[in-house]
Amino acid sequence: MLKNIQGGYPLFIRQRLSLYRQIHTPRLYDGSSSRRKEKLTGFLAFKKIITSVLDNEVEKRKHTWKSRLPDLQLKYDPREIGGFDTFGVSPLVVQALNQTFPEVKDPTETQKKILSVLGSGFSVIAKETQGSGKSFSALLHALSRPRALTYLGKPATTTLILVKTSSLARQYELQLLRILDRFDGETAKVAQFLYRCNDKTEEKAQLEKWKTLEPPHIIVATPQRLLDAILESGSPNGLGLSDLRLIICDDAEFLFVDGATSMAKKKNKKKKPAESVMNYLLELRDSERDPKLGTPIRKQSAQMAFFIDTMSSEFIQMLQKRNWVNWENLKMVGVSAMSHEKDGKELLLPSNVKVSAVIASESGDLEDLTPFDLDNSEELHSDIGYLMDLNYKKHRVYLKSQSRGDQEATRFAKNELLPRIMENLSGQVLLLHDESESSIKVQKQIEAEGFYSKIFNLHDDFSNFFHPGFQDFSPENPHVLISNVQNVIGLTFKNLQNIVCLGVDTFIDPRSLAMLGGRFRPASGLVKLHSNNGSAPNLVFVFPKSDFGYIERKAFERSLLKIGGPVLVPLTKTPETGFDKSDYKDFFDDIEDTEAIHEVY
Ligand SMILES: Nc1ncnc2c1ncn2[C@@H]1O[C@H](COP(=O)(O)OP(=O)(O)OP(=O)(O)O)[C@@H](O)[C@H]1O
Repeated sequence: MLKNIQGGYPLFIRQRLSLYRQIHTPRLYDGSSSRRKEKLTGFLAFKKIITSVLDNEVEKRKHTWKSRLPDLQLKYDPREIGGFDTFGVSPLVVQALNQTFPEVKDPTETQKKILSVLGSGFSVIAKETQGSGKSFSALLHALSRPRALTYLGKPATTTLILVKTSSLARQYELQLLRILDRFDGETAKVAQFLYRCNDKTEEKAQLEKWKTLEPPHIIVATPQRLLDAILESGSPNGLGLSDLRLIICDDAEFLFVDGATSMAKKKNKKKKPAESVMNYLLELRDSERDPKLGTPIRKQSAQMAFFIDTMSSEFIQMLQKRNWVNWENLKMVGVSAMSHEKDGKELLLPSNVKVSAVIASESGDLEDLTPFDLDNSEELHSDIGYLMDLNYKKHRVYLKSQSRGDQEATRFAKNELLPRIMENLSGQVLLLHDESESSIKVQKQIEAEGFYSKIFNLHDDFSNFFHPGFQDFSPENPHVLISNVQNVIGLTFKNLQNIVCLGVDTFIDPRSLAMLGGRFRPASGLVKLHSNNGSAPNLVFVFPKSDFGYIERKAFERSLLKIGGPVLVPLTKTPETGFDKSDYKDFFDDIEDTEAIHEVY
């Protein structure tokens, strides 16, 4: 029966699966209907069976893929001491780099490893800490590669860099253009960019450039925008991507794997755009024919680079099922960290980040959230928690659709909450709201309270917005940078010391939470490993009391646990009132402790 898992689920699992689909999250937790409880307990039993089956599969596969990795001889030795050119970056690129990024002198250990593998012609899966210089190594390597040529000897696009958000594509653009500024000639021949812009004419201009000029050496794109452009181009190879020599997938797990668990993924059959891009590129490569003879042209497969932050089993499974990587040619970077990591463990929050959570009541009281017992590792594997992970996002969307989640600007307009939070933080602040809120509304609110602010946009470079110890605020030197949380995940802000997240939906899942914690950088933009120099940065969440029920609290607790269990640091020094810890515990225990569950187990 277990073997049958590949070819389709056995009947009892299919029946359970359909039962699971009938469960509607928001109603799941009201605890009022015994029938719903029955469904829930049935599902939990099913979940235990299916998880053990999947775990077995994953365990088996983990052994096979690791043992399949060959021992490859590298052309460059990552242990060498030396500048970027020691690891295959072209002297011309190093020269331009010295002029444009004088602070970037020597490669980091991560960069040495990535550059050595890519420079030796191998594919790479690199799992390294945030801020270790992965993206920058991608840029430098891509610039240093020789141009790819088509079958007929014409210049072709050599490298595709796929990124998860427009703001990240724009960050690549700003960095590349700065380096290219030192080269003669048209920069568009070297690099072009495809991402969603607020201004449609800018999007059109991006495409126009592509159509009218020869193919760029490097293309940086978000997957959906690239797919749209391919469709718009009107012919299969309209964008000339059939000769790519290198495909770099930055934050590959965001690109290919849902934040949700494998079960939710199975339910949601829709392909992620990045997956469609990869399938398209493979087909394109294999389908090209000699224009005269009509015979297929045999092409070398492109080198692949996946930059990831967790080695989840889903990611490995996904890669194994697809035909994208030549496993004989693949090298792992950061693997040692993986070997002792529990399978599927989320990205960890940097240890020096102080996390605070403040509850804001309608009457204007600010209280510190009651700390969780985060040494309770059993919680991570609790069944009800597992269900929470599956359904939490849906639950929030449902609440928003019922307009029970008021918009945060409206909530925080009351009682001057923000000034009172800000007075606990010294220096500038990155103020984040969720997607349903508008930055303009938040800005109006905080400017009315006397703060100078700027709204994040794709056009400007905000990497140097923050300055250490800065107090003398003015319209030119604003106190606050306002943004939608999705825009800034993945970006580098030098000298960032404070992030304030408004509202429950600014934490989406553990991975985004850990990535937010990874935005704090010193002046170099790189994370200094094992260094606690300077004051600890603050990551502050502000939750309106009326929108922070037991389910939200549980989701936050689980997210914190998954990112390493940071202890909540009090901000207001006023303890939370009206929270009954044992009622909270009973609420979830009640669901889990039903007889039906014990019967099945
Ligand atoms: N070798 C270096 N020396 C000094 N600064 C560097 C070096 N490499 C990169 N930087 C700077 O550090 C910043 C972060 O680098 P990069 O974006 O490559 O890191 P990352 O590991 O990809 O980060 P993230 O995890 O946020 O994606 C960049 O803005 C760059 O200016």
